[in-house]
Amino acid sequence: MSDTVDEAGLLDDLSSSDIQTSQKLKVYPTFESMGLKKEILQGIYAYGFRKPSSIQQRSIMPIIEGNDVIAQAQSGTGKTATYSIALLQMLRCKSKETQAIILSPTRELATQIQKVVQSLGDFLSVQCHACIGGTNAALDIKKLQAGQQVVSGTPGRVLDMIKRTKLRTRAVKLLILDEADEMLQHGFKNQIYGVYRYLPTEVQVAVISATLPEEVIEMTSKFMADPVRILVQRDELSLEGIKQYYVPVEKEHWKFEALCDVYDKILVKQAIIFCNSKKKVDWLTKNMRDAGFAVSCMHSDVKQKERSAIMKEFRSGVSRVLITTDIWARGIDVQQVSHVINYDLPINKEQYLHRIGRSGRFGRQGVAINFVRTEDKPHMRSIEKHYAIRIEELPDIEA
Ligand SMILES: Nc1ncnc2c1ncn2[C@@H]1O[C@H](COP(=O)(O)OP(=O)(O)OP(=O)(O)O)[C@@H](O)[C@H]1O
Repeated sequence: MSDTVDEAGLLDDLSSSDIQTSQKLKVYPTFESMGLKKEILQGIYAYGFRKPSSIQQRSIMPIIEGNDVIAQAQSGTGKTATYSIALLQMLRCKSKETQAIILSPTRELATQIQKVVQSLGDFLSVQCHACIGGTNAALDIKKLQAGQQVVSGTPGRVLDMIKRTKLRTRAVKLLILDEADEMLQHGFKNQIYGVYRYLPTEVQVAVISATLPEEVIEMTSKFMADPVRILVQRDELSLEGIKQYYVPVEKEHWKFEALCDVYDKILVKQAIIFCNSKKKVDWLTKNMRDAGFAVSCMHSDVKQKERSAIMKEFRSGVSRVLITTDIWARGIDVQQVSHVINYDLPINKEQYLHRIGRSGRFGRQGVAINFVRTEDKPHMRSIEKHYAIRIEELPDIEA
């Protein structure tokens, strides 16, 4: 269920002038004006949405109309519901065959997407399955055999299920690549091409992300024909609601003390602390706990059962500070996250935007604090330049 804090403000912020489209696209001001099935409208309102966000106003209909689509919008502005609503409208509900596949880079994100599709499609009684690694494959097979109209999964497991003919693809008409740049640039490329090869030739593809570097857009020509493009200028990608600061720490070993100093302030709501390696996450977690601070931790070496439990605790607010890697950088939506701390500055510029975008969801306020060693300063400046932003030195800690 979404609350609507600052919703109007956000929608005003993202005016059409910030968005570049490949052709004159119609803007649909309301969900009703899209001519959606009444069960979908019921699902949308029951979920707490009242008005479509800017990306929803522009991208839902081109997908429904059968176009390949490249859709970019700032983090936390409702891209998941954009393609979920479109695919629900496209479903033939009488058929139990899989008609849409959504691929995303992490198990947690695939599960989150599955829940959004399931909730928005509640009044259609849609069956959507999360097909993710680290879970019992036999159970996956059983679920798939029961008939899943939509599958949201990580590329490896989905490809595996397709190869074993447990996930049948003949009725798939829509393939969604969420966080497409992450998947096409980092490790999943072959699996994605693998999945694509098993789909009907006329399959429609939608590529979604807050960041879509030119080289990724070029790659999409392999599986998209003349797509509708909805793109955002680089200097419009950073959200105004997220205040960005840095703490000069000179050397690595100063960071820990700096973190202890800000801990009380970040506890006000919820915080994510990003490190650049699993080893650092473990080290920092241990040291924070030894110093008497309550923190959770998560990375890809943590067993799946524990990962799920940690997510559950964090989503419910039982745990409030999570130390993690870039596994958490993309797509995860926990509206109460108010602070993001980059204990290590991310190496990749796109990742910076995704990390800080874990706060400031759908128009909420957020604070990003970067711990910056002297040697990191030039990198921070290049991030500022790239996105035309200013990262100020943290004056006094904001709550
Ligand atoms: N029309 C709407 N009205 C109110 N809330 C909405 C609307 N659309 C989406 N939201 C809420 O906004 C939040 C962010 O949405 P979502 O996770 O889809 O963002 P995103 O654009 O995919 O972000 P990211 O780039 O981080 O993946 C969610 O909590 C979602 O429920």
